Amino acid sequence: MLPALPGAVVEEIAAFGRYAASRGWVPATSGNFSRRVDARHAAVTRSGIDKGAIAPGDVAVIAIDEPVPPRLSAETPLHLARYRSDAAVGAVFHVHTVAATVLSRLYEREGVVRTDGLEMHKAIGVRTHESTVEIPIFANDQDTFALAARVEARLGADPAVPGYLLAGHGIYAWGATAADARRHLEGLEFLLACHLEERRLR
Ligand SMILES: CSC[C@@H](O)[C@@H](O)C(=O)COP(=O)(O)O
Ligand SMILES: [Zn+2]
Repeated sequence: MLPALPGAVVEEIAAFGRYAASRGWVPATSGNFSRRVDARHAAVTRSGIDKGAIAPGDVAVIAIDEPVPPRLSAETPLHLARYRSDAAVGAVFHVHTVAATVLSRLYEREGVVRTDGLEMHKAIGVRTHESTVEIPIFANDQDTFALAARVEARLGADPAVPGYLLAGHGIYAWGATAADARRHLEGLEFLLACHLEERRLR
């Protein structure tokens, strides 16, 4: 039996969706969001809905270890894989930003986007601006089960950065809570926006 979907979880997901839409991060129904409900279950957005106007019926509870039911986000395997790999992950947010989409194409061959010397590194858990951050990039794949396996194999047990890019696609970020996942996503997006702007000015 699946647990009931807590109203507070729907509201956290819907609130993040409204915020992401206000920043232009979820155009044309893109993006998907999830929140851990308990050790074995997560709430995930349904496929194809407007992520800026999420209603209670647009979110469903599913078992982390069982097959993905129909009509859920096409990228549900990427979310569930994060919950399976790390019991401390409580929320996973995916959005389509311009900086993530452009830089992931420019650096796909290197497999990372590097930023260095930025105070914003501290938003993703790095102690000082005197550091280099490597944001992983994975080739995009419509087979999101195979993609999830590749992502988790490379991230390993303790990823240095709480997020990754899918080439030509967008960005994933996670955290222990919805607030942590949002902070990590905002921090990573800021780093990418700075990198893109610096490249433009060069
Ligand atoms: C609308 S194009 C984007 C989608 O193909 C996908 O990448 C996405 O982010 C949303 O998929 P969804 O199945 O609605 O969760
Ligand atoms: Zn996507």
